Order: sequence, then C-alpha cells, then structure tokens
Amino acid sequence: MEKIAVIGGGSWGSSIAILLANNGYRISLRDISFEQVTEINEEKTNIDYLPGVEFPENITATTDIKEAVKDASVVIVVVPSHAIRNVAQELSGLLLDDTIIVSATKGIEEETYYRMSEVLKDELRPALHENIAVISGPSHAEEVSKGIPTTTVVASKSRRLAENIQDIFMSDVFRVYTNPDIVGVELGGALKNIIAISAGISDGLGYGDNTKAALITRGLTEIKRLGVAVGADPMTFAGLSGTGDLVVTCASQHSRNRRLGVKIGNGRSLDEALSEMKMVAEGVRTTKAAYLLAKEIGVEVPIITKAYEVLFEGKHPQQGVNELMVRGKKHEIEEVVKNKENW
Ligand SMILES: NC(=O)c1ccc[n+]([C@@H]2O[C@H](COP(=O)([O-])OP(=O)(O)OC[C@H]3O[C@@H](n4cnc5c(N)ncnc54)[C@H](O)[C@@H]3O)[C@@H](O)[C@H]2O)c1
Ligand SMILES: O=P(O)(O)OC[C@H](O)CO
Repeated sequence: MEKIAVIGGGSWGSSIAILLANNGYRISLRDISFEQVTEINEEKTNIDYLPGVEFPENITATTDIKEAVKDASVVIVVVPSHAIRNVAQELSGLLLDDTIIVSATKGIEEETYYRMSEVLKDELRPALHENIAVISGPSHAEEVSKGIPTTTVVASKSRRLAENIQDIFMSDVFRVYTNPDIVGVELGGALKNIIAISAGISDGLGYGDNTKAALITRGLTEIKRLGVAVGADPMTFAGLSGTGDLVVTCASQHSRNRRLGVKIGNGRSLDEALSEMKMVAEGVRTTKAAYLLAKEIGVEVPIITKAYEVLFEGKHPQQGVNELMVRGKKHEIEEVVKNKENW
C-alpha cells in the first residue's frame, strides 16, 4: 500500500486522511498534540475537531514528523498558515527529490504576504520546488469526512503533477479539477475567508440575505482585483476556489470564519471571539495581510478595509457597514463600461 503523509491532524487534515485512506492509501497523520494523536490511534476518533467520525484502520497518527514522512511518496501540509513555515523547516532535509508536496492550507503569511506554496518554496531546497502543488475549493471538513459530494481544484506549475494529484484525491464523492493558476487558486481560498468573516458579522448584526449577497458579490470583485494585481488569472475566481469557496464559506453553518464574524457582529471583541474557538479562523490573519498588501500596492478593497478596521482597530461593525453603504457612486463593472462606446 502506497504511503501518504498528512501533516496537521485538525479538522481538515483528519478529513483528508480519511478521504485518502478510503482511496486505498496508507496514511501517516502527524499532529503536534500528543492527546489528539493518542485518541486517533486508540479510539479511532478526533472528537474535538471531527465529532461523530470514525477513522479507518489504515490511518496511523504520530507526533514525529520524521516517522510520518518516511517512505511517503506524497506529503500533504494541512496546518494553520502561521505554522507552515515551521513545518516546512522541519520537512526540509527529510524529503527525497521526488516527494510530492501538496498544500491544503488557506492563508497569506502576515510578514511576507507570501502564499502558502511560496512559503514552502522559501524553505524547501530548489530540487523540490517543481513538486509543489495546492488543493483548494469549497470543502468543509465536516462534510468531506462523511462522504458528502464535494468538488475541489488542484493547481501546480506542471500539468502532469496536477493530474497525478487529481488521481490520488478523486473518488466517487470527491471530484477534483485541475488549474495551472496557482496564484489565483491560492488567493481565492485565502481571501474568501475575509469575506466570510464579514458575512458572519452581517448575520450577527441581524442583517439579511440581501446584505450577504452584496458582500459575496462585491467581495468577489475585491478578491479578483487584488488577485489580478499580483498575477492571478481573473477567470480562476469564477471557479471553485473563487465563487465556489466564497459562497460555501459565507453561507455554511460549518464555517469557522463565518462563526467568528457572527460573534463580532454580536458585540464580542476579536480577542473574546478567538478565545471561544478551538479551531483556526484563517481569515483573521489573512485580513491583516491582505489589507496591508492592498495598501502597499494601491488596490482598492473597501470590504477588506472595513473588516480590518472592525477586527483590529475597534470600529463598531454597524459603522463599518454604514461607511460601505455611503461611499461615492460607482459603476458596477468598469470593464463593461470600457467596452461600451459612447455610454
Ligand atoms: N476545516 C476545513 O473545513 C478546511 C477546509 C479546507 C481548508 N482548510 C484549511 O486547512 C488549514 C487547517 O485548518 P483546520 O480546519 O484543519 O484547522 P484546525 O484548527 O481544525 O486544526 C489545526 C491542527 O493543526 C495542528 N497543528 C498546529 N501546528 C502544527 C504543526 N506544526 N504540525 C502538525 N500539526 C500542527 C493542531 O494541533 C490542530 O490539530 C487552514 O488553513 C484551513 O483554512 C480547512
Ligand atoms: O470553516 P472555514 O471558514 O475555515 O472554511 C473552511 C474551508 O475553507 C471551506 O472550503
């Protein structure tokens, strides 16, 4: 049985491990929590992160990264974004030149504005750079682990590598597409979390479906604008890691980011909201990184800016919404206006 290592045994890492174990791979699941590792090995559960789900026999958990990656042909990194650089440092030196590395983490590094695959490249030796791919898309762990039909997208520089990973992940309940646009796929998955927090804030304030549709649609415009400014293909944002992931995260009962937003909309401070959550809400760090990046390169991102002011500068969420509503008048889509002569 071919071995795959999954680094990070929280909700998404555990779900990926279960999916790939059901696809016939031998899985070594690495987490830093001794309690979690023991529970997965002895009870075949991970109650805090994936309640109600049983782990198959072909998953073994370990705290030892060396043991996890030994003889693994593929290493999937599924830790929170703030841990990925440390993990990459741990991995460097442990991997063979032909090991495939897949990032399933969604975020932007705060200090460098690097995407997750860029952080991996920064820490792994050049021989491994061509082996790096990312997987993203609308895929809540709670549903994937229960075999609920899900679609995702794999991106890498090499089509052969993307198709190889597509084959590994594909099942009759998990459909995988490929896309050569790593920048767009990664940024779609990272930036949607900011809009999901904003959608949660809107729900917490008691606003309705119209407001959420506005946040999703205008949020997608901001994601696309910022993404294109740093090299993404605009078409990617119409796909699974753009529209798909944005819709699911803004609407889903499972979303950690939306849940955090609801708490803020209900009047909690960011620290209070975070202290009530065990799982990571990536959108918090991503809000800071995206706001600062957009400011630095001069891209207009009004919703992301208000999210930043509410989360980090203590602005009242209702005031943030009001400020968005009374901004100067605009055309809906500048490109459409430009294409219409004499309008
Ligand atoms: N949960 C989902 O549905 C989902 C779906 C797609 C993508 N993601 C992304 O996957 C990433 C992980 O999210 P999650 O929901 O699984 O987080 P989580 O909070 O559920 O779990 C994180 C896990 O990582 C572990 N961890 C932390 N540092 C580690 C390290 N150095 N080595 C190994 N393990 C470490 C923690 O102990 C914990 O078990 C995030 O970027 C998230 O956006 C999550
Ligand atoms: O639960 P969230 O908000 O972290 O979102 C999880 C996934 O990114 C959804 O695709």
